[in-house]
Amino acid sequence: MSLMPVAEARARLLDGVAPLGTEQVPLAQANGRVLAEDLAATRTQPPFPASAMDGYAVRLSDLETLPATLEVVGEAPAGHGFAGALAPGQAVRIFTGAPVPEGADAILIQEDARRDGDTVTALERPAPGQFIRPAGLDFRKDEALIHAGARLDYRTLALAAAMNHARLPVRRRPLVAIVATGDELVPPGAEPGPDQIIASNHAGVAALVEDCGGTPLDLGIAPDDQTAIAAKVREALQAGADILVTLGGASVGDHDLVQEVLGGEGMDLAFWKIAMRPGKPLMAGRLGSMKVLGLPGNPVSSLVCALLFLRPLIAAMLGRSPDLFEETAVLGGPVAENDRRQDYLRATLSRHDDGTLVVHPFDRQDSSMLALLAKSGALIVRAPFAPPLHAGTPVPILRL
Ligand SMILES: Nc1nc2c(c(=O)[nH]1)N[C@H]1C(S)=C(S)[C@@H](COP(=O)(O)OP(=O)(O)OC[C@H]3O[C@@H](n4cnc5c(N)ncnc54)[C@H](O)[C@@H]3O)O[C@H]1N2
Ligand code: MOO
Repeated sequence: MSLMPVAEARARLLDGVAPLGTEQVPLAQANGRVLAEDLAATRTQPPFPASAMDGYAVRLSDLETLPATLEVVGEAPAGHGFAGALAPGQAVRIFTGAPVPEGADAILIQEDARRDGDTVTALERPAPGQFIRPAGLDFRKDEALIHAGARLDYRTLALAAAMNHARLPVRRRPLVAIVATGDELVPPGAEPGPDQIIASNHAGVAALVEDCGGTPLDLGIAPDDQTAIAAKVREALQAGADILVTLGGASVGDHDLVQEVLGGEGMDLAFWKIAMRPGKPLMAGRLGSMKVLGLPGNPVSSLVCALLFLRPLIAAMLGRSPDLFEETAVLGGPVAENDRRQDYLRATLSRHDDGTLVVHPFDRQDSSMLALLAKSGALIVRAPFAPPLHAGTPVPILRL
């Protein structure tokens, strides 16, 4: 049976996905949100030529010969400019952030001055414009400084505040309903029966959804029963989920019912089974306006598929680039020839003494081994039918 290439599956999943709507949030709630529109400055910063140092605003023509003594005619602390212009022979005591009075063309820092009552003596001559921040040094009114699609963080939020935006237009967070399926599963903290295990995929996928800027909606565990699974699907629809993620039951076994149930609920299947390891039984489709992603049950398959498919899907809904950021590292050990599935090998990531990134694949790659995933720093990407490679060869990686 032919399997769909990973890139084609991703393109099908993302086909027709448009960014979600916009909402306005206060600055204090905007951390991690995605900007929906380019943001322009409402003002110029600094709005006036400002002193960058504590000292004296001076006219350089008064400082041709040193030492030069000037009359101190006033004070300009930050927030209170000196009213008036500086005449020849005059100086204004000035502090960092204060408007530089007209007529002044440099700031004499106080370390280079000797104050004596109403006069100050300059011991050094500053360069023209020294320690004066021109108006608009940081940015000018109407300049677009943060662009649509930016994930807001401490830097851009500080900038938005300086631009005098108290509320920001951000994309609505995609709501991602998550349903696990399987009689063998009990939630973390519960007492599993003798043939049961703990459902782990939920916790991982929900965390990834949050990291990507989505809101996870935990719909719990459905037993391997069509009616129970269908009820969860309807719950997701009723909640207005943008994405439904199912965990497990995606393969070919008698108890792998997810696709059948979703088909019965009216899902258009985009694909099922792809040339990827881990993650072969990945399934995707659309149920009304809700995207459906059926992740395989094996824990590592679930999380690697979430990384490679769910993350780009959420990114597209947020108006961000869905592209994965591949880097290059050199192999720390050999890898075998690959078969027809694109392989994502769990590996540790370190650096040689000379700074070269080194990626060291684990020998065993079973898709049930979560502990190895947690230990990994990267996934090595192996194209279908890639030849065997020896240590020292550069390979594409995805950082975890
Ligand atoms: N005859 C075949 N058997 C299998 C094939 C195949 O092509 N032919 N594919 C294998 C591959 S590859 C994968 S991956 C798995 C995926 O199957 P399912 O998506 O149907 O997953 P389940 O059978 O439900 O579970 C697989 C495995 O993972 C455990 N699991 C399930 N859900 C969770 C969860 N939420 N948290 C933790 N662990 C979970 C489950 O207990 C099983 O051990 O199918 C292969 N079989
Ligand atoms: O695709 Mo499965 O994820 O190989 O174990």
